[in-house]
Amino acid sequence: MTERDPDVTQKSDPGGKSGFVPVDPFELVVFGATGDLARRKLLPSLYHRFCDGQIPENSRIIGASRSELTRDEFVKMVADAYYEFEDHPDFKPDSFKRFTEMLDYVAVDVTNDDDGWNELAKKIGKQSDLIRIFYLAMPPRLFVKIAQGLDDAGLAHDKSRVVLEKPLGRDFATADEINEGVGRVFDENRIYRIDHYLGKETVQNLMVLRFGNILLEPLWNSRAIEHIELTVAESLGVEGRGSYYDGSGALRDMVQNHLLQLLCLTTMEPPASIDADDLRTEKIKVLRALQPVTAQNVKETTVRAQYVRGQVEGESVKDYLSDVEVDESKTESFVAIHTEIKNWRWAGVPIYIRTGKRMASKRSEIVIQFRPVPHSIFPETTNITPNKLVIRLQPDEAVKLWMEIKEPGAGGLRLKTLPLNLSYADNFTVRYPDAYERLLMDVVRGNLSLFMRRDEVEAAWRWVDGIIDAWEETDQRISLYPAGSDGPDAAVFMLEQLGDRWSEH
Ligand SMILES: NC(=O)C1=CN([C@@H]2O[C@H](COP(=O)(O)OP(=O)(O)OC[C@H]3O[C@@H](n4cnc5c(N)ncnc54)[C@H](OP(=O)(O)O)[C@@H]3O)[C@@H](O)[C@H]2O)C=CC1
Ligand SMILES: O=C1O[C@H](COP(=O)(O)O)[C@@H](O)[C@H](O)[C@H]1O
Repeated sequence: MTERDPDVTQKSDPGGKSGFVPVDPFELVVFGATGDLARRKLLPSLYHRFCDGQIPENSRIIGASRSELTRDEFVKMVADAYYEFEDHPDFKPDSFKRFTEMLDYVAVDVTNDDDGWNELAKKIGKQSDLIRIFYLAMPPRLFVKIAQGLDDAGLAHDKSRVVLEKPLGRDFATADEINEGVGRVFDENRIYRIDHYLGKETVQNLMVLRFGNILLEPLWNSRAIEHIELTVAESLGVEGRGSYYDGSGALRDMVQNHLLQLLCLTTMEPPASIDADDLRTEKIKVLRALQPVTAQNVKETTVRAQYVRGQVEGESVKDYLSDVEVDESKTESFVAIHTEIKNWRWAGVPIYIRTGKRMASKRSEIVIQFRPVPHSIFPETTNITPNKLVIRLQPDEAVKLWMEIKEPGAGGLRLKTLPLNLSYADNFTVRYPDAYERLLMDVVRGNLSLFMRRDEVEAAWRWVDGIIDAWEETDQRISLYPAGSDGPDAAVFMLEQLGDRWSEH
């Protein structure tokens, strides 16, 4: 299987240096254009790329959703969304007007064979030389239906691409159905399975940190590393997505995709290149080597929990059940997992993963805890603090290497732990593009490197399905944690049992 898009006319540019090199003109249909994701992320991202001169003005962006909107109403919705979701010091009315000239809208209920599809067919396809992209920002249960609708309407020619939002299904079986169904219309190398974490600056920096420096690789293994911790904590709650979230939970919403992708980039073998195939081949080896969670080990290796009311950043907030508007639920808004990668590099190194909503603050970071030195020669410090590498993904993007240093003074040799700090804010003044800006332009460029291959998504689901099955089989209890905390005591206890603890802010 080749992972190269045969129509790529521009060099892929994963390094980002030519982030502002114009892409070829394209026509993009955003299914779900009135939805939260499109309004909050996709349409503002396209506008930013347009402002930076990356999108040629003969490109077209067509919104498609159920709502009956005129083109003018859609344009107004995009403008309102921009004001609502973006700080806009650089808002330029003239460029916004030129941007909106590319916009159009079609009302289509994708579950009906109604005029919507014909209307859509009329709006696109006149210029067949344009790159054609269908972005499915819709519930995944509709993906196959849309692919089929596009095929029936003669819109999915062999030069078009489709972008699938996450989560791809809710387990291996549904992901497989989607992959099969969409695969009947689009070849694998035209399917862009998005995980917006891969578009984040600091996530891409992970690869640069690991493979652009000689220092780390000799230490990047079980001989030098004691454990690895991945935390994605959110202070926000379910934010109006209660019905989706309660059917999903933190494991499906965050771990199956974002956290496992972070884990792959942190622990994979050096790929031969950053081309899609090379990268994805290394990532899937990690997923396949993950220790399965079973009914026998699930209690010691996982914690699932829900928030109760509390204070987040000084504000009183409601409990999970009120947020999702149900009386009872076993859906987790927090999950912690202890796992291991069973291969030569990592066997024996505990991997701790945790993510949750309504935690004390927004914080995503990867902590590499190194082993202690084998012996202290300093009589005044017998317990030397082991080195620690903290890769802060958001906010306050930074890489900190905690080292031992001599405390100044004439009285003996006292050690102090201080960080070598590579802070983004201290070193760069440029605006960091939103992850979606990068990924949308990669779709146009035909660069699949930062998108997930079918086998990757399926391997991730197999592992996650194991956890869900084990929870059900053992009826594992849901712990509780106050909103605004670092999660439930059970997660602290899980690590204490192993002689470890979660790193602090
Ligand atoms: N929101 C987010 O932050 C994130 C979302 N995602 C994923 O993106 C996708 C969209 O999420 P989100 O924007 O939050 O969802 P919303 O519920 O906010 O929006 C859903 C969109 O789908 C449209 N739609 C639903 N059913 C139909 C139908 N039968 N025919 C045509 N259009 C339909 C709606 O149109 P209308 O309103 O006109 O009826 C609306 O535009 C999901 O897969 C989600 O998991 C992924 C990461 C983050
Ligand atoms: O995909 C999702 O991600 C967001 C968190 O993304 P971030 O870029 O703000 O870290 C999460 O809130 C949402 O529930 C999930 O669907």
